[in-house]
Amino acid sequence: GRVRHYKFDVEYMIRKPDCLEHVVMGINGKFPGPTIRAQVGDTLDIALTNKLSTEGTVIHWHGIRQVGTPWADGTAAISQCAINPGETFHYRFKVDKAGTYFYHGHYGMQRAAGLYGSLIVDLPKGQKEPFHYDGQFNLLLSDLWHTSSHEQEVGLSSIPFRWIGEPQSLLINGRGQFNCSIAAKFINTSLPQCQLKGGEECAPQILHVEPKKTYRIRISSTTSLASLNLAISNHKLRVVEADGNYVEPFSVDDIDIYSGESYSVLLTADQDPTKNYWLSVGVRARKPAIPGQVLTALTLLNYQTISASVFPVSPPPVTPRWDDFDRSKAFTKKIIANIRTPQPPPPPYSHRRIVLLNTQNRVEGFTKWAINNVSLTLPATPYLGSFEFKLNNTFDRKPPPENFPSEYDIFNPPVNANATTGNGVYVFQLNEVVDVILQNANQLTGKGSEIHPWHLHGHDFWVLGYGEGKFKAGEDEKKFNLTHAPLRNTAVIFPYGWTALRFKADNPGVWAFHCHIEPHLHMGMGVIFAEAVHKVKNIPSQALACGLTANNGRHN
Ligand SMILES: O=C1O[C@H]([C@@H](O)CO)C(O)=C1O
Repeated sequence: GRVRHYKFDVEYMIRKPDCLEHVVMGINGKFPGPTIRAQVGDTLDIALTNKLSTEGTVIHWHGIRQVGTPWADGTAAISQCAINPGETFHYRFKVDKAGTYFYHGHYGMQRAAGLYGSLIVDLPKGQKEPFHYDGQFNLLLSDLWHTSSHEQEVGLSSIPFRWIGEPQSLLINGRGQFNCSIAAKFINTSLPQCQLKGGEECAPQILHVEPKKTYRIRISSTTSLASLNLAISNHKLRVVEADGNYVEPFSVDDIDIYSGESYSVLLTADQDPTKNYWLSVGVRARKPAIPGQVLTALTLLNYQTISASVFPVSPPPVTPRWDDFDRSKAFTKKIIANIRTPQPPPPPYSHRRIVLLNTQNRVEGFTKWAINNVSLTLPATPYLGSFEFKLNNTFDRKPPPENFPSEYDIFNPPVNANATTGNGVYVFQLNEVVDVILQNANQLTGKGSEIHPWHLHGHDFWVLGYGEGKFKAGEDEKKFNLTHAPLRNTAVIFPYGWTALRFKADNPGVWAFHCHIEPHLHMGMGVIFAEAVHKVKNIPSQALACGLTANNGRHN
């Protein structure tokens, strides 16, 4: 593979992503950041310069496993020190698997501020995908608030707690139209942002297709909060890839996509070529801020035989009901490993099981999320450096609980909502096979249970199964899918349900495992896995230039 060099300057910029002016984070003057395109086996060398004037930054390469380079994972306080204003940090790592990925900020709530972009890894020349296509598109989906990420962050860590609410706009490749994305308004309105000519910075990017040809549409979601559904009028979508892994192809009218996930779907332009069609992205899984009004982003599928300005005759696809979770589960359960490409099945057994109860809690009056009653707070010294230099006082060396009390009632608000904060880590031996059972529960007050997409750094995991209610040890594992379990890096837990994952601790490093909803992570919804860290070699000193590791761990 070759080495690809990039220079990334991270800065705040004034832009109009949804046709209204906002401050967003950008890279090299671009929002979203530039798309990185590489081939399997390449080494990416990204010199990231922090051009922010008052805060640190890091970038996480979402879905890249960072085999042998855990210090390049881009997680502040975990794999490295946040990069200070004016400083340049070199991320150097190998991309070893073809697929649709993305990158994003992983410090504070910088992803919510717009620090993200696409990362696409192609097969080496001469190698073929297990499916055919004539062209491709890339859609990076995100959500946007009209309050700044700083304002959101302060609200979340205030008493009384101030929730961020639902987004104001959805963006496709950083473009949306505030308040006119609801189909009826899009068609019949006088709002200027709904009357686009096409050259505006917020104008949707149109997908131009030739009749009869097949296109690969890469779709990834870096939303802060929203669970999304994507559909194109009259056209079937054939799902072929999920999180950089080939899946057994299946055709659907629409796909669900949770924050942290990526898919490739094939679309064949086999419909009436004298018409154009809507591509619609709508919010699911959370109650709309305005009852009955589904927040939507739209663009067009244009048959190049006609002008892109020809208005579609049929209305945009209707996003499935937000709380039709049976439908969501039916889609998610269709995703299984591709049978024709060699993908390792999960090891038939695990050495260890960790059950993680997800609850909304209170810590000293603050509203938090906790895992087995511990809400994650990150230490000042990055974990990787603490292990490297055997520092014992930088974080709590007592590992967090591996289960929760059996009498815990997941169907009701917690009897005692008080949790604690913590920064302990789950420690794994090299090649230990670990099962994680993610257990959902009722929210803090009232009746309800939310969706959480969990993302693992440093690995893909096998999704062994999804179930309803409380996981029943000794019984539910009999239903695990050990033959066609899909490999993924993000998996959702459904309301009041559990999700079972298996992974092999074969990548020495310190890895975050967390809810990919940005405010939830900020509120403590994550855990830290440390794997055979003594095997990690050659950590650049630049990664550890802060806290008690600032002087190569020699401090007095
Ligand atoms: O963490 C959250 O807080 C709010 C709500 O539960 C309290 O305002 C919400 O919808 C979340 O997902």
